[in-house]
Amino acid sequence: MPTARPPFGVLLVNLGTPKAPTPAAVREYLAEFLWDRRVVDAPRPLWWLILNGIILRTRPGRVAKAYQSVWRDDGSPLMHYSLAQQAALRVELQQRLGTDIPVALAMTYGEPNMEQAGAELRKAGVEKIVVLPLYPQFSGSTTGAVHDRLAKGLQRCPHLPEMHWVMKYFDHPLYIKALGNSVREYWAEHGRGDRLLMSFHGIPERYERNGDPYPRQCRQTAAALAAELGLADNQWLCSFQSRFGREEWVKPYTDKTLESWGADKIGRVDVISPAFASDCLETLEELDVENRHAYMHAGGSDYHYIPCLNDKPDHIALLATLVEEHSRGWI
Ligand SMILES: C=CC1=C(C)c2cc3[nH]c(cc4nc(cc5[nH]c(cc1n2)c(C)c5CCC(=O)O)C(CCC(=O)O)=C4C)c(C)c3C=C
Ligand SMILES: [Fe+2]
Ligand SMILES: [Fe+2]
Repeated sequence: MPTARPPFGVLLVNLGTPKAPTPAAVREYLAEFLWDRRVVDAPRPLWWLILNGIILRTRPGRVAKAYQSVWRDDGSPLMHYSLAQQAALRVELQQRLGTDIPVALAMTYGEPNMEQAGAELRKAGVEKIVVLPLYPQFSGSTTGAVHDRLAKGLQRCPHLPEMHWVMKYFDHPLYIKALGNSVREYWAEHGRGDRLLMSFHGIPERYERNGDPYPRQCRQTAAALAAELGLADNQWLCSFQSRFGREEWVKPYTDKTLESWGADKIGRVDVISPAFASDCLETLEELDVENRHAYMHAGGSDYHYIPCLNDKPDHIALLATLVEEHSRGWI
């Protein structure tokens, strides 16, 4: 008897991460990531020279050390949490829908890549896909890049699957609630800071001027979370981290904000990073180590980093609801 086809499948997508915390693996990762025009849009011949002549010679050594400081026994934190999300989402969907829904994981850069994830879904008999990039706020440099990479992976496919995209969920009530619960749980266990800094990964200001909605959506997420927590205007701020290169990025900058709050002796600061679905280098090293140091060095007294939603049950419930909302009529 032929086995029944699943009604649809899910393609979870995250950024990608090096295979190992070594300069060679980081170089391979950065070479692919930073060559994507969605990420760095500089003219190609000039960017080729800068990337290969300077960045890929100098950055991998330094960044590999940062990865080593957060690397887990089972690999990169980003991969660890992405795999945990994939497994938990499958269980949650099985419980909600009463049928097995294949959930594949792909990375925009590195592996598992789109072709591997696509083959896995095809083998499971999937003909309709909910594409769920793990980026709450839409940016051309992240969700846009997922779109391009998936289209490239499908170029040789003679029969395209039907696809429904979750383009953004920056203001989804369950996302804001999950963030609020995470902060409240943290406060219940560790006490509460004097200010909450909501630090999002940045993009160049120019990208926003050219129409990238990401910074506006970050500001909306931050305002919604502040409202969910009942914070007054002077108790929170939305800032942007992870500057790269010489041009101006969206402001205010996380590191400069923390330096000035440290110098002002505002007391205890709590930091959360709602642009990331999973803890990764940018949170565990840049926020929890580098920026903590910047704050304390400037005169701050107490610094707390609140982890990402990772595989918390209400995060998985949000992802399952997003899948349900984007698969109506398929089941
Ligand atoms: C060079 C330009 C970059 C843009 C634009 C950018 C946007 C962007 N990135 C994320 C999420 C992540 N970025 C991560 C690492 C990372 N990002 C850049 C550069 C840009 N990102 C670099 C060079 C790196 C690698 C580390 C380094 O060399 O400093 C990560 C972490 C990956 C990991 O392995 O843990 C994430 C996640 C978002 C959400 C975003 C714009 C909205
Ligand atoms: Fe990035
Ligand atoms: Fe960084």
